[in-house]
Amino acid sequence: MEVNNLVVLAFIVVLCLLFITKIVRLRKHPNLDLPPGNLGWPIVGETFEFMRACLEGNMTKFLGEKMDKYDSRVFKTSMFGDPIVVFCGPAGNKFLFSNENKNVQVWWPSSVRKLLRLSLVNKVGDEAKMMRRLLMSFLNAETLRNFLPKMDTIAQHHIMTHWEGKDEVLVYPIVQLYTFELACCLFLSIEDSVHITKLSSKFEEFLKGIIGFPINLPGTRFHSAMKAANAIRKEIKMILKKRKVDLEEKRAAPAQDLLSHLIVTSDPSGRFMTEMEIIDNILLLLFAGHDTSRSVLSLVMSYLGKLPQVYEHVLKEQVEISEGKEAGELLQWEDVQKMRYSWNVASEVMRLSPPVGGAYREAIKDFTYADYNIPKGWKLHWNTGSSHKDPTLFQNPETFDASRFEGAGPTPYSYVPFGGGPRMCLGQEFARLEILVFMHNIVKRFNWDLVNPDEKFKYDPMLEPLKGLPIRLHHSNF
Ligand code: HEM
Repeated sequence: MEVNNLVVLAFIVVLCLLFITKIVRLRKHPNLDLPPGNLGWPIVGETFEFMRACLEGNMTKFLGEKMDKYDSRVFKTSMFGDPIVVFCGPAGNKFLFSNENKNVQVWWPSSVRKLLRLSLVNKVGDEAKMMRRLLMSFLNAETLRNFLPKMDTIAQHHIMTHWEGKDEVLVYPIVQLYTFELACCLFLSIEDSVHITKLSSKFEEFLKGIIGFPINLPGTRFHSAMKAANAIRKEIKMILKKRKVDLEEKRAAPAQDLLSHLIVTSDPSGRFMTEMEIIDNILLLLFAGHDTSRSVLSLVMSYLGKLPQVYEHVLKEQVEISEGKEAGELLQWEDVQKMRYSWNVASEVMRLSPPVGGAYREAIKDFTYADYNIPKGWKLHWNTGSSHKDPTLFQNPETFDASRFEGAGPTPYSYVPFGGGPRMCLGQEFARLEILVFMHNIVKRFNWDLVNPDEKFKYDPMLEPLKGLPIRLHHSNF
């Protein structure tokens, strides 16, 4: 047997032992009334069933079948080597979101934690609060509004370069160039397209290994992701070193981008992030900040291609905004506030097809939920799939209806594409702006039809079109 195979075997044996110890420890408490469910096979548990649902892009079906089978809105399963309790519906979301630092804390699978080492995803309690506050002081609406004209310039340049003059385009890889360029520019002031393309291909490798078994052996997705993450870190470190000098010599401005902002800003106790914390947080934001949005933009293009009346309504709103401006004038904050219908459309897209399936917490003490005992140390999962299409929360849940978001909108905790509570997505405003700026620019120039109208989307780890979403472009009459 080759050395590599022996190492894999040893690794699997160790994982098996760890899992069995965990289960034995749990079964030592026969009096515990655990939620119903099945822990499945050692290590793999129900991972494959879960992964199949991801590939079908249908988490609602997976969750619905389990809820029906156990007649419960909370059930246990096991994935990637850990027993997990799945909380469903608004009550489950509310419980997990409002119990952060009381009964639960944020938790990510080991692959995510290992790849994003010193970043926010590995911080809990007060440390997380401080770090979130620092990152939020750049990602809030007041700061981001200054970057709107820049976002508009990038969107226009992107469309001129990659869409104009084409009869057919593959949406998914192309919108990634836009969201990644935007993130590179606003976070690191990287504008050179060759540099961006090189970084972007490393990110693709990073992304493919972020959710899965963290086996760091040559040939595994995780190994390639670790290598890619280290290469990206090296790159950010070089930029950071140079930036520090430029800031000292006043060749760079403290407010020019996220990097400068993090170098010059301390938390209220006067503590600055270390260089490694800055690097890992920028890695996190580059990842979180472009991949989710490219998924949403691809979905928006898909829904608008299928729903001409919705497209016409979005176009009308965007044309009215342009008509109120001088020729060539870039988008300003006030313009984006007028894009209400377009944002309702994007919101309805995220209700029907949430780009992120959900996230995780860990029980930090024993507690009860819905009369079941949840033991300390167990992993907990909230999800978008169990509430977004619940007919008791959304009438005719399969029907596209942007008006659901008018007025007060959905009931609390039923619509959760960005999560909730103290660990809610930090980039919601950034995402809103980049999505609306793109919608503004694309509908004014083109309408389109889908080459494969029935093309499916799968979770890998974000929702992505199976064939990249080819579309045929037609110049819009505007
Ligand atoms: C439409 C696009 C996006 C969606 C659907 C989305 C969704 C999510 C979700 C579901 C979570 C987990 C929240 C929880 O566990 O309660 C999350 C966390 C996070 N997101 Fe987003 N996100 C998007 C865009 C962005 C952008 C643009 C950025 C950064 C610029 C970003 C940065 C983050 C960060 C840093 C976290 C971790 C927060 C923490 O652990 O405290 N996201 N996002």
